[in-house]
Amino acid sequence: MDVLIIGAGPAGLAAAMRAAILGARTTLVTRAEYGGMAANDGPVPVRTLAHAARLMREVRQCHRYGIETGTPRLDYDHLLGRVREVVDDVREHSILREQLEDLGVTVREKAGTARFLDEHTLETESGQRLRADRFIICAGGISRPLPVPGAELTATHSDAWSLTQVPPSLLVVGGGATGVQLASVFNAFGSRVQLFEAGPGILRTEDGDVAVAVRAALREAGIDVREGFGTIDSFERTRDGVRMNFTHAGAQERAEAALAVVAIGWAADVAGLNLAAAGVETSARGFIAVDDQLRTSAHHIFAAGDVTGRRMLVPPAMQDGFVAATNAVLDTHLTSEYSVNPIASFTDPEYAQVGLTEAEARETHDVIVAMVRCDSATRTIIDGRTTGFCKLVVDRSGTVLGCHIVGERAAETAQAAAIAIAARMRVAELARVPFSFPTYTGMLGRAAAVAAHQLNQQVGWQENPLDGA
Ligand SMILES: Cc1cc2nc3c(=O)[nH]c(=O)nc-3n(C[C@H](O)[C@H](O)[C@H](O)COP(=O)(O)OP(=O)(O)OC[C@H]3O[C@@H](n4cnc5c(N)ncnc54)[C@H](O)[C@@H]3O)c2cc1C
Ligand SMILES: NC(=O)c1ccc[n+]([C@@H]2O[C@H](COP(=O)([O-])OP(=O)(O)OC[C@H]3O[C@@H](n4cnc5c(N)ncnc54)[C@H](O)[C@@H]3O)[C@@H](O)[C@H]2O)c1
Repeated sequence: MDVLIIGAGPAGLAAAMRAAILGARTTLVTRAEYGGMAANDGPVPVRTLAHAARLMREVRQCHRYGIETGTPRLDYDHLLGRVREVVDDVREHSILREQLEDLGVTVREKAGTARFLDEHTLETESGQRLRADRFIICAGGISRPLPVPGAELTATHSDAWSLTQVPPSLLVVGGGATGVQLASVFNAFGSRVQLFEAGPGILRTEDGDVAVAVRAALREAGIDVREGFGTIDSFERTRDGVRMNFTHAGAQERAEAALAVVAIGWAADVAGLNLAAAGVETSARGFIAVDDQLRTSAHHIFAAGDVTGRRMLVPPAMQDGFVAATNAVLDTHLTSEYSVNPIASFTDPEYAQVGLTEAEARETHDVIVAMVRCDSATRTIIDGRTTGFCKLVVDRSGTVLGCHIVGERAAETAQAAAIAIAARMRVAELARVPFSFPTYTGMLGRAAAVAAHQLNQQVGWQENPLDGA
């Protein structure tokens, strides 16, 4: 059987690997560089910028520990060189290239945009015609454009790679994961940042306490966070950059900056695919419509990852790729469900989540909540990182439902909570896990002990821990 996969991001790589392991003759075709948006334009390069921002934070607090360094100065051009180095290294070493080639997958990169000619034929922009029995569309997404006059004067996160210097001022539109990360990173680099969120609050998919704490930290760091700011009317060019005209409570207002970046969400990258020729339908939101087995409206064509608009993250994209390839090659009926889905974001402070938010949990469960604050834990005090908390949401029966963290190393601590939730551990069992002292993850053990105590459950010596964190 010939299987053709469109898009070499996480979904496409996982699908190609699975199809080849199952014995299909597998071709992976992608527009530009191998690795997709994830490796070339999303988490990997953005995380590299975030690491630079973290290093600047570290340098700024050196004096508290008796180390004199002076004010850190960023050479943005040099940083972009480091970003390119990291991206190349990741592409070459950490995203399955060698394994795919060993399995005999044909990788056609830099092929330009591929489009369907009919149900079984694809043509690439570079002029190759490829036929297959089964297709898996893993084309990912693009930044959703703002439908207002002057939108062409705005940038997206991708434009960060072509800036020659840090903009002195930045206007970020959209307070989701992308917008908040850009605001935090460029603020650390010295830009004067205004963050505009149209909804009532930033980070609407996070636990309420997380959104409140991150908002407070961003403001404390000097970012002007405007929530429920109204509606954007237009953008226009100014002598030094761009002006955003908007209406708020019936009044005209405006904001100016050297650069405006739009991060108002993600749309499917399907415009060039000529889906109609293959009989593939899209949903009202413009994503490829799939059933829970990732089959599209065309029986022999599957879709996986961001292009389906389900969970737009790397691990679910890879899971989707695996499921779609299995069903495509073996005609099985595996479903792709994301039961435990840890998510983290690399702002200052970091935030992370796994499982249900408190509000979600209260809709269906009788819950208790335990919170340990970073200013009351030993490791965070040692490191001078006392902003934030670790919060556990627990069903009264003792089942851990969710964990929400703000603060240093939040992403790693959430990972330990994810293991507990995936293993269906009771909160008292989690509290009995020995955590080394003093660690960031120890805060999770302590929150578990607090929760177990509220539920009158015995946890042994950890019950009244000196600290454990
Ligand atoms: C700024 C940012 C930061 C993020 N940070 C994180 C994070 O920290 N953790 C996390 O889990 N997720 C993160 N995400 C989300 C994550 O990057 C995506 O969920 C993931 O990349 C989706 O993988 P994918 O394989 O579906 O698509 P992509 O990675 O988008 O890959 C799709 C590929 O298909 C190619 N393609 C599209 N159309 C065609 C065509 N017609 N012909 C040929 N090729 C085509 C594209 O060029 C692209 O290379 C972030 C996203 C952004 C924007
Ligand atoms: N884990 C990570 O670190 C990470 C980072 C970036 C993106 N991602 C993933 O990528 C996807 C896209 O993220 P995103 O942040 O681009 O989108 P998003 O949909 O998560 O957030 C967009 C935000 O923009 C706001 N908005 C919409 N229209 C607006 C307007 N006209 N003016 C001002 N604000 C407006 C929305 O209310 C929302 O808060 C998400 O699903 C996310 O999971 C993850």
